[in-house]
Amino acid sequence: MSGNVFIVGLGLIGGSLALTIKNQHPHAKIYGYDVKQSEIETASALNIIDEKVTSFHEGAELADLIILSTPVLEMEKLMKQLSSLTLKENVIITDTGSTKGGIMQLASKLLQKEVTFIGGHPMAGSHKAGVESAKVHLFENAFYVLTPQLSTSSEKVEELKDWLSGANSHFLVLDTEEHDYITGVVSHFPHVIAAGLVNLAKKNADKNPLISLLAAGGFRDVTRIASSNPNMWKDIVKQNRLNLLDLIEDWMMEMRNIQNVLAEEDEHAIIRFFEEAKEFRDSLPVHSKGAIPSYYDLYVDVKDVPGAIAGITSLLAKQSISITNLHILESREGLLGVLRISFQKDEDRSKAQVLLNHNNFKTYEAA
Ligand SMILES: NC(=O)c1ccc[n+]([C@@H]2O[C@H](COP(=O)([O-])OP(=O)(O)OC[C@H]3O[C@@H](n4cnc5c(N)ncnc54)[C@H](O)[C@@H]3O)[C@@H](O)[C@H]2O)c1
Ligand SMILES: O=C(O)C(=O)C[C@]1(C(=O)O)C=C[C@@H](O)C=C1
Repeated sequence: MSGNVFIVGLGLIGGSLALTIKNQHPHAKIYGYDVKQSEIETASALNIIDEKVTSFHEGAELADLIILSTPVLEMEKLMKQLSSLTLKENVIITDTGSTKGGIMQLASKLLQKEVTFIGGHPMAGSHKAGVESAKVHLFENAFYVLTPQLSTSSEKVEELKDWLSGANSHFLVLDTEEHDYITGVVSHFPHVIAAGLVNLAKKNADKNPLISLLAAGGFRDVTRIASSNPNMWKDIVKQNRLNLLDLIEDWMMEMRNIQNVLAEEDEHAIIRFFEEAKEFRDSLPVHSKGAIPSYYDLYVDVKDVPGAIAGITSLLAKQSISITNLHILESREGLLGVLRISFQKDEDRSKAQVLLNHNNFKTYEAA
């Protein structure tokens, strides 16, 4: 397909969609805008967008396809602005927001009848933010939910699917409320629990620093998503607040139940609690990709001594193992620090792990 695609919000998701669209439709022209000039410059330097625009208005008025990919409450402000602009007659507007209720309500109230708005939600992502983390394969094999309005023609839905076909996702049309309920259960509430678990560990770690040191595989597996962008999640939980309040009630009942059986030392009930969870978890369909993070992180314990990090990077460089990012997660005097090294490929991470273990570094993988 050819035409002008305007991406608003050049972060992880907007950047990844820009890459998939360009890959599939090389004749399309990708315009990009972000409130942060640095993200526009990075997107342009990485050839993720073809053209920068200086305002939301400028990009919106020349676009055949507009993709809103900012945090969800920002999108609602943008929708209000869209209603006062002169848009192209056949433009399709979509979004990538993790919640659909608010934006679909605005779409039906604000937009003129000629303008097509189809809600969208690619159900894959990462705890990483920003355009430099964008990946062309991020959405591969993942579900991509669409929430068209009742008045939207099936031709327009097909046209949007064509634009997004390079994502190689499975499209699923859902009703808005159903979408917000389901994602509340399987995505939004788990993020609340992950953050709660980490906050609980932090309170205990203030009393005993060994807690951070010993936080092992299980803790890291269930809390990776607690490293997600707080601003984005503030918007999501505010938007899906009613579903989340119900889920918190259910969760408290679940915890009350395990509290009672533990207090009573009821072995059968304790086994049942774990068995039920294991059975359902083991029965979940396995996604070959998409649900798996497209980033390969390795965590390495490092001593708080000068040159420790340089020692690690030069070991990797000598073996020509490329890294994409380095982040010091914790460094306290007298204690081990944790270095997170990100790799483009799982294979590189595995090679690095073998090499570092061989050189007496303690390493662990994230989920
Ligand atoms: N991260 C995920 O795993 C994931 C997955 C699917 C959907 N989503 C949804 O996609 C959207 C984008 O998420 P992301 O992970 O790419 O976030 P991100 O933080 O990586 O990127 C968001 C970008 O939007 C920009 N922005 C904020 N307000 C703006 C405005 N008013 N105008 C223009 N730009 C603005 C920010 O500067 C930032 O660069 C969110 O609505 C999120 O709920 C996220
Ligand atoms: O993999 C992650 O880090 C994610 O949190 C991705 C995730 C999810 O909860 O699965 C997060 C929010 C999106 O709306 C869709 C996907």
